[in-house]
Amino acid sequence: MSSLTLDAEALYNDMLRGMRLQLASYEQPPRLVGVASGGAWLAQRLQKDLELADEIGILSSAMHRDDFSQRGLASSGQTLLPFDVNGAHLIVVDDVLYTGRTIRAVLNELFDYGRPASVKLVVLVDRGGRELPVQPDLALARVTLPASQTLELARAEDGRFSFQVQDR
Ligand SMILES: O=P(O)(O)OC[C@H]1O[C@H](OP(=O)(O)OP(=O)(O)O)[C@H](O)[C@@H]1O
Ligand SMILES: O=c1cc[nH]c(=O)[nH]1
Repeated sequence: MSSLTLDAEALYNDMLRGMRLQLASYEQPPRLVGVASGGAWLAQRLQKDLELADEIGILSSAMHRDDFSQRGLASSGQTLLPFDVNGAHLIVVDDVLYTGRTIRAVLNELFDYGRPASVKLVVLVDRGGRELPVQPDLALARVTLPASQTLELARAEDGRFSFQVQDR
């Protein structure tokens, strides 16, 4: 395992600035929806730091993954949408975007609950390698890694975090 020369907290501060700009473009404040589990953790922190009154939602990819047979339900968390998604403006938040398959799965999950007015995607790191036509509206960093490695968000108890590169 090694640490990447990505200053995660500096990226997060850039994310806060980017989110403030995104939020200013809406007439009504959009709802944040985090992808379990890293994206949900991030969305929770954004909600607090941006002082957004509304509770966040959480989307699990579990029920719609195309690799469900290998992964099962174990690490994909649970969907929790404490508001009506019909007609809502949503910002889906995730930590890392890679193949795009998780985002495809959580969009399917989301649309099981209703028909939002709009959905944007904000990620901390885009590591390229897309296998589906999924692109973020906001990504704070782009990194290139060999397919043999994963980029993991490591969360500390004090709420701070870092990125670690691991061999698969
Ligand atoms: O674009 P993809 O290739 O689908 O990969 C990106 C997803 O992988 C990670 O989630 P993971 O399912 O590993 O769960 P975690 O957030 O609990 O680490 C990450 O948080 C993204 O959601
Ligand atoms: O590198 C990767 C790829 C998928 N998901 C991650 O969290 N990291």
